[in-house]
Amino acid sequence: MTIRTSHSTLPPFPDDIVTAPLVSVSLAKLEADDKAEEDAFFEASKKLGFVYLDMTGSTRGERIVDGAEKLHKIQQEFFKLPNEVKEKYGTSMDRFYAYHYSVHVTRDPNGQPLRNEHYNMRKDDIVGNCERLPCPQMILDNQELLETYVRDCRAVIDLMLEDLNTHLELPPGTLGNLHRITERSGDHARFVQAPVSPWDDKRISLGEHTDFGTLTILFNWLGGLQIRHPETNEWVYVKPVPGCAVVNLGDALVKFTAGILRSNIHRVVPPPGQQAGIPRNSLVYFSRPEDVVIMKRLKGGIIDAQPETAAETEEITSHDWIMRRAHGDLRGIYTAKGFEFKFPEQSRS
Ligand SMILES: O=C(O)CCC(=O)C(=O)O
Ligand SMILES: [Fe+2]
Repeated sequence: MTIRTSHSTLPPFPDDIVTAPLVSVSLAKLEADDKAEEDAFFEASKKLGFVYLDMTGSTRGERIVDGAEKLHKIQQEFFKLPNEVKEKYGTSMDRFYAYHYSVHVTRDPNGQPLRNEHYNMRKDDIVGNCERLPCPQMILDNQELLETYVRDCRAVIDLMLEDLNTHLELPPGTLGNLHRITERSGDHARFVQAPVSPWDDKRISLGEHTDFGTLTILFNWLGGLQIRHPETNEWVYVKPVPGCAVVNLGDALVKFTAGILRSNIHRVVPPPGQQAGIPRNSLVYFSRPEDVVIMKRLKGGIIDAQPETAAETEEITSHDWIMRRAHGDLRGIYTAKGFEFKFPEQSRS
């Protein structure tokens, strides 16, 4: 069955540009414990750290795609709110789980600078693990949709963690027990909007990053996401595929596995071809280890055969690691060479 999405209402992604070699992994097959599919997911997690997760044929997957379509419309309404309303939920409320923006040199027809914007919504607020931060009424009005979406994304993440756990030959539940939905963590859902903007080398280069959590589930509708190809080192576009999420691994999994798994560098550039000229949204679910988890290599399974590295012996909790990566003194990216400090002046995921 093909899932109906709004991609077809937008100009097509060009068919003459180089795209990233993401394999497609079927959620329905992972749910059915299909060995070949689990193997394909593990191989891609080592080699590229990015896959398409094909949601078709899975009840949960199709509900996620449907939820993403609804949340896409809601985020467009959210970003239309007056700036002063959005700013009420800005960083003066919470440093991270808040509305963030940076301004462009380009201006809208009213002379206002265009904004790159995102809004982080804490999973613990959405599933009721803590007292909720203030948020716009439109978010409260869509609580049921958001909660279903978050719980479904988390269930998919749990399944993928279980498959990685098996392939890493770790004791059953090792990764899952570091990511229980009932416990406080840095997990969050993010609305993102980028205005129409010309190619800007400096801004683009500042945006290069690796995700620093565990697994990310991403929906986008226009091209613009690029990954650095691990073999050629070229930047290549990830084509949005209707009915599929893009799933990528973050630095936490690299740390836990002493480098067996890969967190690939990526960035967002203006949409290509006929898609240029349209503001671009994405909807991201970031998963992260529970706040109290110590960020270091795990013991057991095939991880024990990985060479010891002198670097990064510091013991730091997931909570502090995330805050330092987001705001503090650990800005950087993971590459084949290890952690590289980068972008001191920049605020990103
Ligand atoms: O917008 C996208 O397609 C990717 C966004 C991303 O990489 C992020 O928010 O970490
Ligand atoms: Fe990212």
